[in-house]
Amino acid sequence: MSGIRVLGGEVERGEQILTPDALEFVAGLHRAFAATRDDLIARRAERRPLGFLDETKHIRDADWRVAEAPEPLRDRRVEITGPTERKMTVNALNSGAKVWLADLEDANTPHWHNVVSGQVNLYDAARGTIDFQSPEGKYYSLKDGDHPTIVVRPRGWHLPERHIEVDGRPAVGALVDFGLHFFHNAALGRPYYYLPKMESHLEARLWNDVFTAAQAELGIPHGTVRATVLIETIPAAFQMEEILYELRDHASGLNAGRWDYLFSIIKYFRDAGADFVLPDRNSITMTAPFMRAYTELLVRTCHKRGAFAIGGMAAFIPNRRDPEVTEQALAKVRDDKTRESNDGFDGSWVAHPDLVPVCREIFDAKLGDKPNQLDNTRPEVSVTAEQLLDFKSAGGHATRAGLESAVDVGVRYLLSWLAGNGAAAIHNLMEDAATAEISRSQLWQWVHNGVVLDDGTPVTAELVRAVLADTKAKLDGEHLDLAVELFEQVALADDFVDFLTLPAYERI
Ligand SMILES: CC(=O)SCCNC(=O)CCNC(=O)[C@H](O)C(C)(C)COP(=O)(O)OP(=O)(O)OC[C@H]1O[C@@H](n2cnc3c(N)ncnc32)[C@H](O)[C@@H]1OP(=O)(O)O
Ligand SMILES: O=CC(=O)O
Ligand SMILES: [Mg+2]
Repeated sequence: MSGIRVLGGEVERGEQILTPDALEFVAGLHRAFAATRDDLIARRAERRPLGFLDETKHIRDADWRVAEAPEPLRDRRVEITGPTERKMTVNALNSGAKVWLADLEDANTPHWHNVVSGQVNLYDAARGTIDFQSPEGKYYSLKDGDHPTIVVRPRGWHLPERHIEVDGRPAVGALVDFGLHFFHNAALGRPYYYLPKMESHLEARLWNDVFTAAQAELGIPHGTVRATVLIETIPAAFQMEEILYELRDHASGLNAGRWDYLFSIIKYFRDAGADFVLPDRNSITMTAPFMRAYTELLVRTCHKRGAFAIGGMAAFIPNRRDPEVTEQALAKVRDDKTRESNDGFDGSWVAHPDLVPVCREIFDAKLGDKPNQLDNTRPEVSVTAEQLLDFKSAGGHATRAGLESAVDVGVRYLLSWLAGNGAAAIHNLMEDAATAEISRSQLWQWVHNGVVLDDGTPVTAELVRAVLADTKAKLDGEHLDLAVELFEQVALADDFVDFLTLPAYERI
């Protein structure tokens, strides 16, 4: 394998995934597409003025539709998300959901072990052979009957995979995740993906080129791949149609990735002054007018083009040991999914198996005998750039409790992430890379825009450091010093860190 080096340690059954042919395939994708990926990442830093693009108006005005959905993706009323850890893989496949988003992204720490064992688990899951024996003696295997369609979410374009080197540089993480999965499983007929964190239709074109090349290389018919794109950055909100258009032979739909969307807004406008400052994270709901504008535009765009509109994640999770918490979570999720189903979404995400029934019940009631509501085209919806950018419509305040919570949740999440768990239940909420990004970027924005808390206290770096010290004193954990150091860097460093996972990845 000339030019390819595998630098990670041994992982059980890794040799079944990291075969010479599979690595050559990944290296081929990397050699063909890494330079374009680098250019597109560099363009992100330009932060061009936002608006619907003049140069693509002809695409928005033209009459076209995405490819028709294949049978396994026609009914997506309830999608469970979660990392590709072995026990959770079996549990997700037994959850009764229609789709399992197998997450190599927001919910995953890309430890080498997780990267490789995740592929082992996906290999077994695709073949229906996965089982798991827990150390406590419980045996997990697939129940008889239908299982969710597996849709894999590779890492975003920004992350490298330093354990695989191609021609002397780390491979593109997204191409490692996609390439290994596609190589081993595409011939089984369901190479389906979720594409995260894109900022432009040109990034979607790159994915489309990757799919086209990968299919040609393995002799898989063009258009077998299907991709659902997360609209979870503010620039992408202005290019929903163009993104679907670029991927039209391979597009399945769009998803409203609300948590990264909020992070992206903060990141994009981090130094733009008071009009762009967002209040406490927990005070921003999906009914805030600017969030509503985003989901309305997403449903309208999808259904105009024959693509599925998939709702986002309500962060409330049940607790089997606490009925009160569970009751509250179910009520919150019920409200969230009811709004989405009434707005025309075809299905939505849940974070936990105990939330599958409520999501299914709500979409069952809305869909009746139909597998989706693509026919609900919402022609009355018209969303302007001003509405998407009206962040003042969030209402709410920056508060002391919000600041303390941002620090507490951010450090606790980093502790979990460093230990290899990219999703965690913290204070009865699901936290993952996207929600943690909000916590730390929000503090950066408050410090750099002279925000004053509702009790009159100015937000300064010193205040955040003091709260961080108090938080550290209350916590423990193997990686506490590192978690605190990283949090301080990503919340306060003068040069805004693009993604917290970039410096964190350097340290694992
Ligand atoms: C912003 C975004 O990108 S959202 C999408 C990314 N985020 C995610 O995917 C998060 C998915 N959810 C999770 O990871 C988990 O539910 C957590 C971390 C939030 C909570 O996990 P836990 O504290 O282990 O939950 P809990 O103890 O209630 O789990 C009960 C059982 O359900 C299983 N379970 C919980 N969540 C999931 C899931 N998402 N998928 C499969 N199984 C799950 C557990 O494995 C456990 O199984 P067991 O009884 O056989 O041991
Ligand atoms: O990936 C989903 C999100 O909300 O972020
Ligand atoms: Mg996300």
